[in-house]
Amino acid sequence: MYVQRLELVDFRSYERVAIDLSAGTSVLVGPNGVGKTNLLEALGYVATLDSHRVATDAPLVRAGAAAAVVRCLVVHDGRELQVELEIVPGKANRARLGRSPVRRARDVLGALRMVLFAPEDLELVRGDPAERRRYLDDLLVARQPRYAGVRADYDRVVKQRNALLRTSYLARKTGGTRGGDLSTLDVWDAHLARHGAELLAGRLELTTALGPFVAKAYDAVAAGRGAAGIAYRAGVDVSTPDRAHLESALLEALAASRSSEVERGVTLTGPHRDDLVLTLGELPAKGYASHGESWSYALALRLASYDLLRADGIEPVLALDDVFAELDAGRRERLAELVGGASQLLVTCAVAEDVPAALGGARFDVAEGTVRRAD
Ligand SMILES: Nc1ncnc2c1ncn2[C@@H]1O[C@H](COP(=O)(O)OP(=O)(O)OP(=O)(O)O)[C@@H](O)[C@H]1O
Repeated sequence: MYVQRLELVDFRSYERVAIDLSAGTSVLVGPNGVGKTNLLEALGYVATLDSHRVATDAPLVRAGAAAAVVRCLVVHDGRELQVELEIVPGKANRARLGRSPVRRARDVLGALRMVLFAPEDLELVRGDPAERRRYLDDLLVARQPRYAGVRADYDRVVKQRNALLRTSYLARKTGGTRGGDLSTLDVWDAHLARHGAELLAGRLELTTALGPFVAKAYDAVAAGRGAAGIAYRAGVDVSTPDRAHLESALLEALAASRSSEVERGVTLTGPHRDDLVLTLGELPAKGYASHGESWSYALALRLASYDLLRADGIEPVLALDDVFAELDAGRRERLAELVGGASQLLVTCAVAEDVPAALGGARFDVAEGTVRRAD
């Protein structure tokens, strides 16, 4: 799979830009702040309907504009497919696949598969569990787009259950009589357990499949300094990871935590509280790993995603934002060897000499609002 053309209208710093890309390596070169990452972010948005940098859509739209459009032509198995997204902050995105509008934006998921490594990924190792849950869920969706629906259903149930608990909590606090009715909580428990079990089963299966790829990628990136391991930490018993068992484990846990949930007015049980524990040797990576180790770990997590998708038979686009400047010469060469065979590799850098010559490929010069092929 590769992106043949990317067009942006009012996306981030770009009023209007079009870039023709090809399979193999493309290096995007330009000084700091000219808009290199914005290009990768736009592609990442098409692949995940999410930005790797911001939680809301408003910053993605060029200052002063009302909406942004990202259009890309993806070639997969020799077939071309155009994906178009219109991003209107505060509203649902409008999307088209080929010439046809799609009912929901999430119907475009799967049209472009991409793995993006960016400096923000250090948070995968150092940040809150939410970062690692998002990493797992994004990969789950990249492997099987139907999980976008599972995730959305689960999030909706948690939100509505929280609203119910919160209303009752506030009613009790203010001594009111309205809004304290929790009679529908059992129904929400059943929904939470059903959708939660599906999400949990997906994450557990993914963690098992991903583990060897993470260990291998870390070993390659960090050259044998410690072994990386991942483990899923759930709030319920997951020793039998089939859906029926997980659903009853979640129901049991919800029953056990009912009184504290009612008391605190929030849902304390379910996969939205879980974590992916990262270890280096015997120690947790979070809180113990050095900056270099954390950085290598984050890169290994993305390379592992890439390798797992390839093992599934999907050749995703691989994008590395500002990676090579962080590495010494030996590691640059090793990384170039690891990723050089990607069906499409997009690399950004401020200094072209930081990218190993062995990667070859086309060079694009990025300046304020423009992108030009250099050769
Ligand atoms: N919504 C927006 N409207 C207008 N300009 C924006 C918007 N969002 C970001 N920018 C501008 O885009 C630029 C940042 O672009 P980007 O992050 O792609 O830079 P970069 O080339 O990757 O830089 P670096 O090499 O420092 O990582 C900044 O100048 C910022 O002001």
